[in-house]
This record gives sequence, structure tokens and C-alpha cells, in this order.
Amino acid sequence: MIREPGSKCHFCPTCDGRGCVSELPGMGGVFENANFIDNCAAWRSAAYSVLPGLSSGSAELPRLRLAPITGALQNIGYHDEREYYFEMIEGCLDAGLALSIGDGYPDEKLKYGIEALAARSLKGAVFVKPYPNERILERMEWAANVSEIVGVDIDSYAIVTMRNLVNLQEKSAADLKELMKAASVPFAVKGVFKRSDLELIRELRPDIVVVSNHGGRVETDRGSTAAFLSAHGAELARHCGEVWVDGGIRTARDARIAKSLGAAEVLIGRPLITALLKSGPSGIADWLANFTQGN
Ligand SMILES: Cc1cc2nc3c(=O)[nH]c(=O)nc-3n(C[C@H](O)[C@H](O)[C@H](O)COP(=O)(O)O)c2cc1C
Repeated sequence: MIREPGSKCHFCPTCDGRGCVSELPGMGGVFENANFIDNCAAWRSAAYSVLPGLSSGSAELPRLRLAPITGALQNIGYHDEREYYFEMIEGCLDAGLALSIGDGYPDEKLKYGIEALAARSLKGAVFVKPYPNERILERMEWAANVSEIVGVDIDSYAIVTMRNLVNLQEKSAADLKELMKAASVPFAVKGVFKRSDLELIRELRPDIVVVSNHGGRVETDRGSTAAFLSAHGAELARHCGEVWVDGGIRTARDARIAKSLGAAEVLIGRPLITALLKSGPSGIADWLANFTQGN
């Protein structure tokens, strides 16, 4: 039985982008889910099947983390916005996953995430939207006690549903440098997916780069995060402390491929939402057990 009957997930046997085409707000993406579908399919490309240790399933997994996810009512169809953050954090904590929270409009979305971490004295990666810097600095203050890492999802300025609601900016290296300097924890840039982002990273040299196209939810270049990581991961690694990746990672094999392409950590989005919608917080540990036992 599905625990959240009003949810927006279609509970496809495999979350491959084909069940929620163009559902945004919702679980889908832009370009008729083209980047979402590409993200999922690319990890299975024959080009990566020759990577060392993959066939035996012996290669170590990268670290796994909950991706930042907001908009529980509009995007997920959860029964309550605040409860979503608490239940998602609880499920991921019990499963042993590293944590993240995201930012959105209205401010409650970030504030509930902060509350959910603070209620259990936890820390996570805090990803703030690319507002003008003074608003980001204010948000970094709000989250100071729960931040293990702080970052900006720079690609959000291209989110169709945010564009008309709030003023988001395309961030320059100088803007991000100011934030990085003010941060007292490692600084991450999430949403690196365009060639022009490479120049930004070269100049900024952040602690963490997250190769991401927001799960195919933002209007950006076409393609998959696996292909971007494969093409540019080595260069990115020269200009930051660690490279992470997300988008369409559904199996341990996908995660191992990400690791062999240079990702120290992978973020998981929709599969954790689906697990929570289906079974509540305990569904996340079950999802993780299946994920790590599979190939
Ligand atoms: C419903 C939903 C809400 C999201 N909200 C945010 C957000 O607030 N901030 C952010 O940086 N990314 C957000 N993302 C993108 C995820 O962090 C992540 O990049 C993406 O979901 C990874 O792809 P996957 O879902 O295929 O695993 C969201 C994704 C979904 C599906």
C-alpha cells in the first residue's frame, strides 16, 4: 500500500524519467524529461562497462548522500510541507545516509530543513538558492549551527517555476568568492553542467563541485551528468577539493561508475522521495539495503 496516496510519483518499476514527463511542478523535468531520461540511461552506457572492478561488483561505493529536495506539497504531493523535512531527515539518518537540505520560496522551505536537522542536533550540506549575495549571507547565518557544508545550487536561476517568484541570479566567480570567504565550513557549487561553468570553477576553486543538472529540472545544456563528468571530471578535480555528482543514479553499479569517473560522493534524489512516499521513513533503509546489495 502507498503511504501517501495523493503523491505525485507514479511509482514506476524503475525511476527512469518516462513516467512523469514534463510534470513540473511535480517529479519530472524540462525538455519533456530529456535530461532526466538521459541522466538515468547514461550510467548504463556500454562505454562505462569496462571500468575496473565493475563486472565483479567489487569496486567500493562512493559516499552516498540525500540530495537537497524542497517543495514537498507542489512537487511531491506530500501531506505536509514541514513534516516532509522531518520525515526525510529521520529516514536518511536511520539508514546512515549523509544529509542535505535545500532552499526555496517561501523561506519556510529552508527554515523547516534547518529545524529538522537542529531537532536532532545534526549537520548536513546546506544548498542555498542563488539569491543576491546579501540574502545568501543571511541564510548562511540561519543555517550556521546545522551546516557541515554550505553551497549554492547555481543552476537554479534557470528554474522555470522559480523565475517568476523570486529574483535569482546567474552567479559570477566574484560573487561566489565573497560567499566562500564568509563560509566557516567547506563551500560547494552545485549545478555545474555547462562549459561556461568550467571557467567559473577554474577561477573560484571551491572545496566541492557538484556536477548536476538538477535531475533534468532546469533549462540548461542537453545531456547527462555521467557524460559531463566523464568529459570534464579530471579537469574539475584539478580546480576543487572534491567532485560529486547526481542525476539518475539508481543502482550500486551506477554509483561505482560515478566513483570510477572521479566522484567522491553521489547524491540521490527521486529514489529516496519514492521510498518515503511508499513506506514512510523506514522505507529509506529498505531502499538502501536493496541498493547496496544489488549490482
Ligand atoms: C522534487 C525535487 C525537488 C528538488 N529540490 C531541489 C532544491 O531545493 N535544491 C537543489 O539544489 N536541488 C533540488 N532538486 C534536485 C536534486 O537535488 C538533485 O539534483 C536531483 O534530484 C538528482 O537527480 P535524481 O532525482 O535523478 O537522483 C530537486 C529535485 C526534485 C526531484
